[in-house]
Amino acid sequence: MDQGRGSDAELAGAGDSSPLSAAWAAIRTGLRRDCGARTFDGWLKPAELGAFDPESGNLELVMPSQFMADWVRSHFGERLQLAWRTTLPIVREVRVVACEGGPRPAPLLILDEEPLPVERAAAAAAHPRPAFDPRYSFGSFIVGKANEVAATAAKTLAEAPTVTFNPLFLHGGTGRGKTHLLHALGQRFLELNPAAQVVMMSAEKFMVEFVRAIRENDTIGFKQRLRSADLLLIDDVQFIAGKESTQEEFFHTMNEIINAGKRLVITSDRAPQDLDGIAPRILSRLSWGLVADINAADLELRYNILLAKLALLPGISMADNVVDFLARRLTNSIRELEGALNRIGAYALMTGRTIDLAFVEEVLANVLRANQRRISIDEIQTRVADHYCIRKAEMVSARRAREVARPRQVAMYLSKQLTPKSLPDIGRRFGGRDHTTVIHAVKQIEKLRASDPDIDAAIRLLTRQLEG
Ligand SMILES: Nc1ncnc2c1ncn2[C@@H]1O[C@H](COP(=O)(O)OP(=O)(O)OP(=O)(O)O)[C@@H](O)[C@H]1O
Repeated sequence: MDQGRGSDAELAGAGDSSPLSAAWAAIRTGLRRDCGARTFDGWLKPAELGAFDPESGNLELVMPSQFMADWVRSHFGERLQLAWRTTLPIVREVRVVACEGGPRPAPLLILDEEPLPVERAAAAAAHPRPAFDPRYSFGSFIVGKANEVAATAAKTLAEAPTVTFNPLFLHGGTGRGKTHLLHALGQRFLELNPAAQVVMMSAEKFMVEFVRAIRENDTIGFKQRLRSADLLLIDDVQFIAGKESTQEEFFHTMNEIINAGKRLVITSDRAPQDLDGIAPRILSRLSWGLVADINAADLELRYNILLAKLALLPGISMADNVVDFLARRLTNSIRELEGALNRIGAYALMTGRTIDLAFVEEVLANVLRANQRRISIDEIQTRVADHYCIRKAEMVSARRAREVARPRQVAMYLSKQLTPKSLPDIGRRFGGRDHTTVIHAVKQIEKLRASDPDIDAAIRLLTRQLEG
């Protein structure tokens, strides 16, 4: 939304009655109670609400000086983050900044862990718990056909007393829930094994720490830290493609963890066979375990995820037709779905408007354009012909026998529903028929859908398949 920045700024500075201000007031009261009046008055009281970006959910808290910003960030960062997320879930990341205009500090809390500063490397040896995101649990992970193998495997690896497959390799395109499952698995494992050592790091961090360990002559410390883990979680392994010495170390780490009966989980944005630049011995080690993919969510899963996420946004309600509209139109990734919901929620809260289709189309104009359906008439003809076991050529033939005429009408109907093509265009694509034939087909199928459950079910199925 192009006017977004302008209105976002307004939203951020919204008056005392805005949900942001109300949440901030509640959070401040809680902080004062928990931290004591002295600490609160000295450090936290001067913090002011800054810009809020509804799209990303990033909120700035502004301190009067860089020094105070650094102090508040390091002492209260996580607490502030958690307080905001639980009080107003549309806020996803809190950044403490100084109003002096100095260089922007780093984000307050990076959930997938940043390389540790050198002086904290020693502390890392003592196994700090990974910064798991409490929202990423098995309970909040909605299971559907696209992810059921991955979800079941993750749960099994977290809960089973002994491991039957190892490593677990989860792969899938961006925003499909790999990191969510990784966090859920880690948290569940720790719940069941509170004394266990769990290490989670991105493959990038693995490399950074490994290189630093070499530079600082501390490779033994590095190895010990990883290899003493009872559960090692490595995110985004594709990052080490082409990085040979890192892969060498990674291979040894894998082996030791697996041979010691400890658990290893690896995620990647692609399947092992597509991981160019990863050593064959690593790939073959992966295939000893369980490789589970997370496919693109189908309509039903998108719908269920929306309902679940909606339930987590207090004060936001959405009619069924709006949820259905979003599930049908936002097909790229769950992250996109979630972003859209947060954006709608934020704008609805700020403007007090009802969330209906017009509102959603306005707020998500750009996202919806980017997701525009690209179903072609050709695809529809292929699917329908397959479904009714007739030759695709019958779609354009002149034959009027019922066994080909009805499927042809179904295909015309779906072309009208699922593509932006005009009636004359559709007619032309069905063997040069007139637009009145298309109108007749559409009416006929509409009538049949109301009276014949088989036709209705077939159309629903075909629509689902075509929409992915
Ligand atoms: N099945 C699901 N149920 C509930 N939430 C989901 C599901 N799948 C994905 N999500 C949500 O979608 C968002 C993106 O998921 P996640 O970060 O785990 O994706 P990813 O596959 O790790 O992506 P990337 O490869 O880009 O890191 C998260 O907020 C996550 O909670």
